[in-house]
Amino acid sequence: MKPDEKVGPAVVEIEGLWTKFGRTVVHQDLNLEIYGGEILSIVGGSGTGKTVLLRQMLGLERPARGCVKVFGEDISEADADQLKRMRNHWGMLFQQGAMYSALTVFDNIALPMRELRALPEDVIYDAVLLKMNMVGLGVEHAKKMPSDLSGGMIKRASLARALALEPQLLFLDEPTAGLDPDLSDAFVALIQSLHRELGLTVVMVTHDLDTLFALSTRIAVLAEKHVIALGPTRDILKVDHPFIKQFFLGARGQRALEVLEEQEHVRAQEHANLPFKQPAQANEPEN
Ligand SMILES: Nc1ncnc2c1ncn2[C@@H]1O[C@H](COP(=O)(O)OP(=O)(O)OP(=O)(O)O)[C@@H](O)[C@H]1O
Repeated sequence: MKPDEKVGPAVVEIEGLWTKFGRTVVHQDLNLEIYGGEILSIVGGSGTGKTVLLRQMLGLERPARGCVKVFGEDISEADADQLKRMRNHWGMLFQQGAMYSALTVFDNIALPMRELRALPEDVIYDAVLLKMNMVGLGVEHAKKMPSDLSGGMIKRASLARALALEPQLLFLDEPTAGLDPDLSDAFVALIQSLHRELGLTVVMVTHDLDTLFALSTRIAVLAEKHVIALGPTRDILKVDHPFIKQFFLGARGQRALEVLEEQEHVRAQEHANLPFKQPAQANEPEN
């Protein structure tokens, strides 16, 4: 989905959020809406509260004030049972992959389905193989332990587990951290195609500009305890704020921007090269 395409209704609504740890205020009157089908990226300096904001959306932190609604339900008011039910509608990919080291790849991916206690093993078996296939992980890896997998494969297996219950909403915390540039590009392409095919809403925290520019429908910038800028990448780049200038317009930012411009140029070329369709009357013989 491109930033100018129509987005769906709000899937996440954060209103007047305050997060406090003792006397430390992390979020102060923070507002953010995330729409169905978009990839919303959260960026900000170290310690600005990006991970804590994800944890608020996952119901792992409680607001000191304000409310966080996911799929229209106030997550800060939800009890343990409601939270459990709501969590079945989203998937989470943690930074380190967070696979259970004592379980095989197969059992790691099967775990969320088994926890439902409603699906027979043969259905789970087929579903696990399907998810492995979706993320490009060969069936020969099913019986391996996480420690036998490379970093890129761990990410793929973790993504398969995050998709196990066919979520509508996917949270990604630094999805390409620790991957070399080729693996990182391949993982970005995988997220792009899954997003397109499954119509997922994605909320992502990342420091990586290539990942950010390649995937984001909109970017939310966290600074001064709230969202200081929100919009498509091009609009964010125009915002006059010290963090934005330093983050996006340094040498790394320039490189990532060049890649973005190259991608836009290729898309424009592809569009220009589409077969030209003659209007019907143009083919009629002239008198
Ligand atoms: N459980 C906690 N108890 C006390 N303080 C916490 C807790 N969790 C987070 N914090 C503090 O909240 C602030 C925001 O943390 P958070 O991890 O969200 O930052 P971040 O923006 O994700 O940073 P980074 O980019 O470095 O990962 C930090 O000052 C952190 O020390």
